[in-house]
Amino acid sequence: MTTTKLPIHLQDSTLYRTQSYINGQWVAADDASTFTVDNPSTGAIIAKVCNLGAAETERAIDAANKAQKAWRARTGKDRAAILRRWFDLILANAEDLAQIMTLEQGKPIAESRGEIVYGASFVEWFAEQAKRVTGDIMASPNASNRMLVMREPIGVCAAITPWNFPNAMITRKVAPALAAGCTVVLKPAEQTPLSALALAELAERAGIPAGVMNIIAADSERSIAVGKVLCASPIVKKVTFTGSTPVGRILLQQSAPTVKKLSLELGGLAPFIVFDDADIDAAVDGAIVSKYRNAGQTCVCANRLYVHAAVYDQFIEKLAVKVRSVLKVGDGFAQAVTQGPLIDDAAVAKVQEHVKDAVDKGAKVVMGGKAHALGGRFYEPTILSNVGEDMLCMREETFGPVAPVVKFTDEAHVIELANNTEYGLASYFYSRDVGRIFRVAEALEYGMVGVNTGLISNEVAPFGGVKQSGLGREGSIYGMDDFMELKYVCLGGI
Ligand SMILES: O=CCCCC(=O)O
Repeated sequence: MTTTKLPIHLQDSTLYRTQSYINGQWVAADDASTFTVDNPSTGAIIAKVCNLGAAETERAIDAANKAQKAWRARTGKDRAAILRRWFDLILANAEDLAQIMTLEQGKPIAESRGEIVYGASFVEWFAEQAKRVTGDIMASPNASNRMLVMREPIGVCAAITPWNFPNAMITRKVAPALAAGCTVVLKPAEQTPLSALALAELAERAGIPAGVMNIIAADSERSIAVGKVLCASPIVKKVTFTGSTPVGRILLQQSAPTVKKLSLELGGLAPFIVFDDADIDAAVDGAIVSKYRNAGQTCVCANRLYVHAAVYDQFIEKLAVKVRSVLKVGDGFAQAVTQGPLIDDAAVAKVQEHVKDAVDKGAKVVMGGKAHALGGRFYEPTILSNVGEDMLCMREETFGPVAPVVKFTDEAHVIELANNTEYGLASYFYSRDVGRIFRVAEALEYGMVGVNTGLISNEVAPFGGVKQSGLGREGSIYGMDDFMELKYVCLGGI
């Protein structure tokens, strides 16, 4: 361990890891270099983390490859028991994991506690699913043949995870991979490596064997080199990534020469539609959960709010009242804070650019619209009215606490507007008309549709997008499919 005095009090300070984890060993970078991780609330440096690169990544792949044979040979029941121990340890250390998350990511401590439970739910779910891998016997068209289909682990997997959910996006990828019998090399986001390394410490304690789960932490520059090695390696059979659509496209390109399987959870531009027959109070509550969760830094956050003209003024008024009463901006550790800082200065600049562009094009600031008086990376919860389709906030993910509200009058037209994007991750609408509910849910070109709810994620749900929002599904009974191959066996001469 390279830690000295920790910036927070943990019940178990050994969870505060700054070295990477390869083949069951905690390791520094070959050149002994480190990178700094800061607290987005204060800008203070909270850790110097070992900065690994291409050579260390090759060794991690090699370790994962060597561990693969024995891990896949174990029974699903055996793997399930180990994953279950990991789940129990995550919950037993939930408070420390939440503290580490708020420190490096900035989200309010209540949200971090929620994410630890959410992240653990994937480990529990896939521990259960590990025992339920099945195959098929097909009716053969040839009387003397018998046809079997088996499911087998795909092999060594690379997982590249984002900073906005530093725990749950790891467990949603690693748990199904391990359950399926795959081994993993994980590269967490450079902004939030501490949550990943703490999870690895618990995985080691749970008895996950050396080489089965490896973690490479790296700064932004070396992360590019690490990503290239993972994509180029012929040993790595699959890459699973959550992040932006542009980076997803690069990973697809880099993986083409070795024809890898990819799961991509990419960007979104979620429409949130409120029809005139909706329960407006419920829609306001749903909008707050969907829009301001994690300060708007979530791929499934409502990005564009479309509200029917008949309820537009009422909705905006109620939304503003509620936002004022429930959202308190501040340091994630401070009492009653419900909105933390944005992750970095670039995130603040993007939000400012989107708001300025909207205002320049005629949007009206109902509330917020500027940096918070606390300064730093804090931004005021913002509502914009009089918004038009030509504004940046309607075309690109803002990834911040900005709710642009557009007026509409016609169902078919609002569906057309909602679908008029390359993205297709999450969408939401509020209505009490059962005919409309089916019509609109079927018409929306999205992988996920929330009807009369702003929160759709859990371990049972197939999470994923269509169009340029990604490939594959995570969580759910389908979540292990992406980590397995089908093998067809034909028995002749029967
Ligand atoms: O940015 C994407 C994170 C997904 C959060 C969720 O699972 O709801």
